[in-house]
Amino acid sequence: MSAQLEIEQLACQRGDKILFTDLNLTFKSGDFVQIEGHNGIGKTSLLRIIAGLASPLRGKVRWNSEEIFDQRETFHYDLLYLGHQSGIKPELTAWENLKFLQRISHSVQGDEIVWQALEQVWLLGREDLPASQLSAGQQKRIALARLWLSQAPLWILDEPFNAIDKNGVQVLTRHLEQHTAQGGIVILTSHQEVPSERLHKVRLDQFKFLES
Ligand SMILES: Nc1ncnc2c1ncn2[C@@H]1O[C@H](COP(=O)(O)OP(=O)(O)OP(=O)(O)O)[C@@H](O)[C@H]1O
Repeated sequence: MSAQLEIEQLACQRGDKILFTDLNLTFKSGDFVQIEGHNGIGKTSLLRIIAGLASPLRGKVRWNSEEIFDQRETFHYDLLYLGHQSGIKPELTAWENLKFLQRISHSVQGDEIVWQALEQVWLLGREDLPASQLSAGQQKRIALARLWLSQAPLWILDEPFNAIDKNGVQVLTRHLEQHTAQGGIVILTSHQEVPSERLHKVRLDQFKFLES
């Protein structure tokens, strides 16, 4: 698997404020990257733009040399985006949530992989409870279990460690390292330290728009 995400001359505006300009970055197979910067600098806005969920003020995002908006279907097939919202349905159990996600992504994988994912995120034994009866951390783990089901090469993760305990952070980090070692790309934000020597950090402050 060899893949590349290119950001060219990207600028972002939220409300009447320009957050960053002239952002040029390239992410390649094997890259494990954290977007850093203080609250409100525009990390979530950047992730949403490169996931194709928001439009930039200027600039382009290319996936394997082609603009993402010109190949929506392919790009969304190759992308797993986990945002601030967990995206899980509170009335469904962990098991039902994951089966539902498998179904809507037209996955050909069977039940076995769902059991394995539940085991990795320590939800075995709790798979039959409605998500609404689980703790915030356990609900987040249902969302994170998608990382064990996904076959997409590009993972864009906004604060994946929120509400996750120290052990969970370790397990998840090892999984992200494994994904990148196998040729995937991980781009994430995190307010807590990511325990990985593989991780490369990009500071968004250096692209901050300075009003003249
Ligand atoms: N819907 C919106 N309309 C106008 N401005 C917005 C909107 N959403 C966010 N903003 C502004 O855009 C800026 C960047 O927000 P963003 O969520 O991208 O920052 P962030 O770096 O991810 O912050 P944090 O570290 O707090 O998660 C903030 O100043 C915020 O107030």
